[in-house]
Amino acid sequence: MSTRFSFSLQATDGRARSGVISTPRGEIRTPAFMPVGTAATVKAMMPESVAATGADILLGNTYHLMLRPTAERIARLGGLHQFMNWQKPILTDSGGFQVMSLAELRKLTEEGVTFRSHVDGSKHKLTPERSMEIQKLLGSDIVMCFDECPALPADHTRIAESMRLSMRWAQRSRDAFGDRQGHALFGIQQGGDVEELRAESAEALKGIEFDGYAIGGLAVGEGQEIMFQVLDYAPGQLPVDKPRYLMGVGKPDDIVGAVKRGVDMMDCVLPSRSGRTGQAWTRRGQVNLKNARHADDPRPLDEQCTCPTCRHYSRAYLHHVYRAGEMISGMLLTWHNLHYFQELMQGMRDAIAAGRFDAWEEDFHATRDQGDI
Ligand SMILES: CNc1nc2c(CC[C@H]3O[C@@H](OC)[C@@H]4OC(C)(C)O[C@@H]43)c3nc(N)[nH]c(=O)c3cc2[nH]1
Ligand SMILES: [Zn+2]
Repeated sequence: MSTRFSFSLQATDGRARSGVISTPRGEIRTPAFMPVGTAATVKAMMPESVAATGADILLGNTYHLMLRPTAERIARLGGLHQFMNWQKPILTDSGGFQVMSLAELRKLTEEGVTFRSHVDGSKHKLTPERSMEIQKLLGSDIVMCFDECPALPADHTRIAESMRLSMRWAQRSRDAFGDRQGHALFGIQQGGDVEELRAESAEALKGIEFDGYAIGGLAVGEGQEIMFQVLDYAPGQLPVDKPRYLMGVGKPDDIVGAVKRGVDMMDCVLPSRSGRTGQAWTRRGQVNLKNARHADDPRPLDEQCTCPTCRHYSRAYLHHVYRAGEMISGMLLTWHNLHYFQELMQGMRDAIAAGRFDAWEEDFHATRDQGDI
């Protein structure tokens, strides 16, 4: 087992690339999709089921876990891997994004952010130093810098000031992270949809030096067209030999477009969240199990899918248990959705390695009927 963190690029096809991130807790095949385990659980899934879908790494979160059950309690209990029974790599987000989107009575200063918990109203403070301390207590393998992510649309001045604050916080995160062998610290590029601000952010982060680089500040309401416009230049502004992580993305066609433009890692709540609302994602598009037309349909969600849901259950059953509000509905649809997202990633990894990404992408778009199927 390697004692260090390293990234090896194995193949490129256009701007798309495939590789392997080695960590002391195991390898991460890229391009990678990371299921979201916000409160120390991938909702509706046992950890062994998450592993069975093909996930090499999952996400935890500073904001949620510092409020409940607290990072100190998780540390006393052996750390997040032990606590949630997941022995593979864990990446934790630094909390800034969630404070701005979830907490109440937030106050942002140069020092950090003070806020009241959305759980019980208690007062808290997050700074780069405290975020590093929390992620160390959790024991996460990949730590994210503490940053500020402005909502789009925003004016040039707001985006510039926010990015420069995040770069000062990136330096403080690096200084507080220290020299943790085998653990990685990722910088987060900001700069909204302004190319020269993105370039300034990338130069600042390269000057500090990180084990990987996230593209932050996207998937915040700008829409796919603007996101792809930014992804036409942002990955290339970052070091070619380090992993590039696009935060919070996305729908299957967002993911394919991001991999095509050089992204190596992504996370999104979509497959798990939509699994709990009766929505299934398949190679032929979305299926809404609420729809009464499934009531007598004996076919599986997807005839070609090898997941347990598609192997053993009919659409009629999935429709019934959703309508009846049974817990197994969220379990079966989440499992299928996570399996499908991982199958998408495996398809792209294989296609890039074989130099046929364009053909694979063409088939991906051709197979997808629009709307409900
Ligand atoms: C959905 N769009 C989106 N998410 C973003 C994130 C958070 C990503 C985290 O939020 C959750 O996804 C909503 C995921 O579950 C947990 C575990 C909470 O962590 C993941 C970001 N995080 C930081 N630090 N900086 C950013 O600029 C940023 C931009 C994002 N855009
Ligand atoms: Zn399936």
